[in-house]
Amino acid sequence: KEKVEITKEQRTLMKVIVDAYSTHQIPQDVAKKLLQEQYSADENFLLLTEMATSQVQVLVEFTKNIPGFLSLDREDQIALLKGSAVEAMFLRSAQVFSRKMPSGQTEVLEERIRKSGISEEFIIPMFNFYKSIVSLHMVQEEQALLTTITILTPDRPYVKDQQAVERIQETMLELLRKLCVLQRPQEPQYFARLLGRLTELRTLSHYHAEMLTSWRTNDHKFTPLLCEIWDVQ
Ligand SMILES: O=C(NC1CCCCC1)[C@H](C1CCCCC1)n1c(-c2ccc(-c3nnn[nH]3)cc2)nc2ccccc21
Repeated sequence: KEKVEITKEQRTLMKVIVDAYSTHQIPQDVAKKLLQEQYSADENFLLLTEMATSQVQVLVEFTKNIPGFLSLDREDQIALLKGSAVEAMFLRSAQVFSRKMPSGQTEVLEERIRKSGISEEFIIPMFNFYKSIVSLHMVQEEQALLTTITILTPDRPYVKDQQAVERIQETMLELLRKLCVLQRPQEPQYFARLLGRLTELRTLSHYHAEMLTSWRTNDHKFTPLLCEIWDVQ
């Protein structure tokens, strides 16, 4: 039986990542807004672009706290942010959806999202992903590390020094692996299941451009930051 233990430096690394992850949260809570009232498709699209814009800003701040990220080539830092922004948004959305809420509220939230203006064909894969995240019952450490591992994906477009990214990602993968073994000794496959979600996440993100253009809204307006990061308009 493998004796797994977290080293002192891994504990420090964990604390830095989790502190940064919980500090850099979206200022206002979109779930609360959605539960308060029903919005039109146009209002929902505007809400989405506002939330996504502030989430990108939060993502940039978060990556600055990932040990080693700022020592990467500057252009590679941009390539990693650009390459992971959509995945990070869906991952954060899934985490918002999987939050414990008073009974019946998750169903209301689900209904509001289904009716928000997203075109039908994307609702299914999106909720399949959200439900697969809900079923993992991830703790905060796992959520923070999974987002970090997503950002540090070496084979994003235009990344020059992939080895440098791989080295940092491997540190995070090893830490997550140990956490999973310690957290779920009775579920040896749990770490593999977590990483499997990243594959689902990448597939969902392939639909993203189509999802955006097929929103039932008259005016697909984006902020300059989203035009940059989402390759739209
Ligand atoms: O605001 C949101 N997500 C933010 C969460 C925090 C990080 C930044 C994004 C949207 C809501 C916008 C208003 C209408 C309802 C959905 N959202 C989504 C969602 C829906 C469609 C697309 C999309 N992308 N391209 N086309 N549609 C993206 C995300 N899933 C959610 C699950 C739980 C809570 C909110 C959720």
